[in-house]
Amino acid sequence: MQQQHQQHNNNNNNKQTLASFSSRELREKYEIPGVFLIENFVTREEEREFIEANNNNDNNTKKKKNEEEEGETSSRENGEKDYFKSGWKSLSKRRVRHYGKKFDYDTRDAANDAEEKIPELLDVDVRKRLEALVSVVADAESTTTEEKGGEEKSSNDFSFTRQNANDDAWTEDERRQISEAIQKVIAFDQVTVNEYPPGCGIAPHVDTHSAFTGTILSLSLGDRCVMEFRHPNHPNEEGYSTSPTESATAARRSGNETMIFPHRALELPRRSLLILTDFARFNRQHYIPKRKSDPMIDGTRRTRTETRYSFTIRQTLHTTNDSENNNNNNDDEREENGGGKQNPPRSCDCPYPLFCDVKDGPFSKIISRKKKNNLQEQQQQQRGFSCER
Ligand SMILES: O=C(O)CCC(=O)C(=O)O
Ligand SMILES: [Fe+2]
Repeated sequence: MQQQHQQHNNNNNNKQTLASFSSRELREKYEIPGVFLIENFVTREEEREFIEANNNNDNNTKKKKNEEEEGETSSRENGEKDYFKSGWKSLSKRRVRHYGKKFDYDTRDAANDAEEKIPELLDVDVRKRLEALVSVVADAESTTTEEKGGEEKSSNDFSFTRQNANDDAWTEDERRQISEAIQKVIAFDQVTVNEYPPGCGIAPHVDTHSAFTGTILSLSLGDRCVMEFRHPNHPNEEGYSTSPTESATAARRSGNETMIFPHRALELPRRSLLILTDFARFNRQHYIPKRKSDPMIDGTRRTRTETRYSFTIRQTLHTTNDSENNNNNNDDEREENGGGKQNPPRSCDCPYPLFCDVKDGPFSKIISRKKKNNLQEQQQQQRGFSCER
């Protein structure tokens, strides 16, 4: 297995060693601007290896943290205890761990405080696959199927061609969007791993505009899930749990849906890569409802049985203590003064003010942090976004 990986990493022609990427019938069913889903982004073996690489890191981190930070756990809030022992942080019923840059849940920002290095396997493989995706998209753009022969033909494993007559291949415009989106995150320096036991979810949020570039990636491993997207003013009457079927129906009914949709759901298969860019990244909240089972597009329900791991892959824009404090791990200071490190001026050139913390949008951080935390807690309790077993 190790050897296979070595080969994989040494192989200059990424395409030869990659799983196939294919598209889904996304356009008709979901039509979420700025959402792209790449199925089979990693192989089954890589899925297992990524999960292992992440979990195996526990031992190293535990040792390092114990050596470096002995005695510090007592001053941290309860939920963070195991984080400082093992690299994981408990948030309600879900666990998270951050690589590259630490993620601060108070400010929803990435700090320069280096947390743990991104595991090499993940770092190398994901970058290779992203590069391959870009080249597949470029190939599809510049070469017709007829032109591809012999050796080149093998790259068709990764083409975005659908099997049936109703052509679902990415359009030229979509390929361009995918390519541009990947360029915005190809130099990623922050990875957050979320571990969701069955029944757990994540509350509605927009990844902070000023903290990360215009593309957020999420790799789903271990289990699939249904992710929902919404405008906060348009919850559905069931309390934010529109099924994919309902979303699709609502989308079809609405005449003006292409750019403004209130609420949609999207199934994320395991081993798929979700690309959130532009409208979907900046202008709609995404979340995973806590529930025991998910409504499927065919009207059935699927019980959640497995633990899902998501790897959120992001490229930071700038970080809280940008220059000289690279090794400053003292986030007790942050907690004491309410998240109070002075942030450098922020910038965001998105055209979507709604959630933009730089443009002081109505759903950005205009509420004081404390109030916002209380509000979020209340909302989570009301809607039960933590876990259901
Ligand atoms: O679990 C996921 O796919 C999404 C995670 C997420 O939204 C985040 O880490 O910001
Ligand atoms: Fe997110």
